[in-house]
Amino acid sequence: MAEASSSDIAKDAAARAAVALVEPGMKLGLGSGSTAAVMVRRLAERNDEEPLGLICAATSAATAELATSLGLAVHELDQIGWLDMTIDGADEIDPDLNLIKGGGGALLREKIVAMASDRMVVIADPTKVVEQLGAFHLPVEVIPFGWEITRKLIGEALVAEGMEHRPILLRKRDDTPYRTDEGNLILDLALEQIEDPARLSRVLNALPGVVETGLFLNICRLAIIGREDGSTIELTPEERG
Ligand SMILES: O=C(CO)[C@H](O)[C@H](O)COP(=O)(O)O
Repeated sequence: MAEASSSDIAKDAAARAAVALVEPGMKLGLGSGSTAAVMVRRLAERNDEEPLGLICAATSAATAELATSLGLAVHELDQIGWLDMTIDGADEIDPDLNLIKGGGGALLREKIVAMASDRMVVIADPTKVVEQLGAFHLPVEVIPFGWEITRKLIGEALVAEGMEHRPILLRKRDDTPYRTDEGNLILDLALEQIEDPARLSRVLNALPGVVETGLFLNICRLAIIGREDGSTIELTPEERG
């Protein structure tokens, strides 16, 4: 069997620590991406040992399939209503626990599920922790109708904001446009740095073809960062002082 990489160890440590926060009977949001998938596996293991009576909502079709295959009860979000906690990964985490998400293309459902939760807990390896958001390309979900016009409008809005950017790329998978679970497209914005995430979020969300951005601002209250030695550290926005 292949040896676990340091990144695998870190993801697993964060996932285990988050699963330890889960209480019996919880209504739980399950994130998407490789770190969230590790968490779903660890959660299912715990549930096998000690049935927890969880009711889960998934942030993507892939997560729903994984969780269901492992014996977790997955329901539509609207059937559940409000969630106690959502555990998800992230692409970047800044000191205020503002996030860039959507590297896996599930940002819209991820944001809806996170905002329908009392608490969003993010799990990640140390490479995701940054001083300022923006090195990771910012995913923006847009509707397919007129997407090239939407891309042009986004470019113009960025210029009007004085933001340098490289060409805005339509996300592709196997050479064809990537479609989200909602059938939308994703534009990836290479911005290098985002000085004012709240302003950028407002500007982008004001454009008609934009469905949602990967900026998750003031949503996450706890980030669990796994380390290569299997330990974890917990970050909260308050620590910033
Ligand atoms: O936002 C996401 C998917 O839309 C993921 O949570 C994010 O991309 C992190 O993924 P990974 O854990 O594989 O690095």
